[in-house]
Amino acid sequence: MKVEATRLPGVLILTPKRFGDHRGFFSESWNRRTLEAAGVSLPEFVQDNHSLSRAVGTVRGLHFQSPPHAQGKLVRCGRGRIFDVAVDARRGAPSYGQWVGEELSFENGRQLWIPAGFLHGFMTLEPDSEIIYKCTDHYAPECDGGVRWDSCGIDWPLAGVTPVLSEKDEKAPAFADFVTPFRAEV
Ligand SMILES: Cc1cn([C@H]2C[C@H](O)[C@@H](COP(=O)(O)OP(=O)(O)O[C@H]3O[C@@H](C)C(=O)[C@@H](O)[C@H]3O)O2)c(=O)[nH]c1=O
Repeated sequence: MKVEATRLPGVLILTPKRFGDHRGFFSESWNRRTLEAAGVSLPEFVQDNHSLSRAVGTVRGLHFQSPPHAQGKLVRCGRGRIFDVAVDARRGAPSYGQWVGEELSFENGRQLWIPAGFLHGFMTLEPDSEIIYKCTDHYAPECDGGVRWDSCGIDWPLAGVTPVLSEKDEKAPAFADFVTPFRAEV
């Protein structure tokens, strides 16, 4: 298991080992013990999600759940390729409003760990891209929130492509108008 830091505190890139042979590969996509041996302890996961986006340039996000149902998410790409993004939404944090974006693909097997307190979203870079992610809290629609994908200064790939968005994401407030429910721990 390779563990890499990003420029946002607590946001990590995890790359599980793949054992390749003439059939393909085998990989433990999640193993708490292996990760702890690498020095990383993540909260307990209670829900796994799986989504498929048909068109290239589909954008889902930027999403969060408010406390008491804030979610940390461990995201990977089961098919295709995505640009996965975390935005620090913890008011008072030195990196408040800053973002990181990483390419996750079936090929590279990388995973992005996004702790609670960060917005999450992604853009698909190949047709029929699937993401699979583990969450540290259950879905709580009453705590569901979003911020406009294009309001955080994110350097999205595929400039010029009109993104495919849900109606909810079209109507999300801009980051500048968003009152975050998250605070930096002091
Ligand atoms: C997120 C979620 C949605 N749903 C339902 C609600 C709705 O009818 C349908 C589609 O929901 P959405 O449009 O919110 O799906 P989507 O836009 O894919 O939302 C997801 O986006 C990514 C970026 C995230 O980080 C996730 O946490 C989640 O917010 O699925 C659940 O039943 N459970 C869930 O956990």
